[in-house]
Amino acid sequence: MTTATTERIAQLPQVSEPRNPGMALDLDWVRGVQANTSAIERRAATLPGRRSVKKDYQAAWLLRAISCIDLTTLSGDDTVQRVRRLCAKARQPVSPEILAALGMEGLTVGAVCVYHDMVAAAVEALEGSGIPVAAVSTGFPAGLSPFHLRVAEIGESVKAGAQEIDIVISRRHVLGGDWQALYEEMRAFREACGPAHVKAILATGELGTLRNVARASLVCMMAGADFIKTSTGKESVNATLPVSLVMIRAIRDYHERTGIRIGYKPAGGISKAKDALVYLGLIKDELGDRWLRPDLFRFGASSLLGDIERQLEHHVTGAYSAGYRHAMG
Ligand SMILES: O=C[C@H](O)COP(=O)(O)O
Repeated sequence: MTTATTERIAQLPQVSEPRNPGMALDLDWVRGVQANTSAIERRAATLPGRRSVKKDYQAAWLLRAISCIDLTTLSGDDTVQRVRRLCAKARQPVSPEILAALGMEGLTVGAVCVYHDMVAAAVEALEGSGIPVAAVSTGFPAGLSPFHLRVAEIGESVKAGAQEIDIVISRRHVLGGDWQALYEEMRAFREACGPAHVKAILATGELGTLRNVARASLVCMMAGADFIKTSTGKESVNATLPVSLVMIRAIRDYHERTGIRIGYKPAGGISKAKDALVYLGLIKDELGDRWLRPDLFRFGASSLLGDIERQLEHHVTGAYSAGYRHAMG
């Protein structure tokens, strides 16, 4: 790959973005939000076939995708050893030989995402790397534990060193149209996070309609979410393109009205390099290049990295390696 291509697409200088301070709940704005489901589904259906980048450009965009991965393990059988292996992978997501052949060095993923009990192990394993640990929180994945415990859980994870907190909202507030309750819940979660950035997981597969997804996105942003995230990965339907269009457009509206940029994290079921490219194309089209950086875009994924690695290896060597060689991530 030419170094110029890598530098332009895959290697990015740091830029800093002000945090979302939130705003008062504007119910007129929330209730005025609509979502034309058939138009959204039609547009989403055109996306996978539309944009296709090739060769060096594809490899550079895949490197960019890696820098935006929240490398995730959220299993009941997680162990400290597994988390350490994941963190080693987070530090060096692609083999040094492949990376050198692509004209790049120092690539890491965006964050490592774990349950609270694994935060300390991840923080220790990532020390000195600059890679943040994200903790799923607030009774993840259902969010049905007592409210004070959900708030306290956030504090515990921040104390243990998590720099990002992925909270789950109460779906019943959305399903009942209780926007005030959703706003207050999100506000409290944001406050409990302190300096840690907060991602609001909407669990869109459980919200019933795209209009609910749009309204819930807006309310969470008004209440101070730094990111909005589709799913826990545990719903029966997780990240989809229609849901992404709705959430991304809510982010665009919020930016147009407030000047504040909110991040986006599709999560759950994204496991193929070609899907990652579709998401990056969608973000580029709807929000622009500024959003294609890890401070404003993440993939929540446990197995996407393995497929991207295989594609990069193929790009460099002309051959595919077996999937088991990329078992982690
Ligand atoms: O937030 C991340 C998701 O839980 C990961 O889901 P996945 O295992 O389907 O990639």
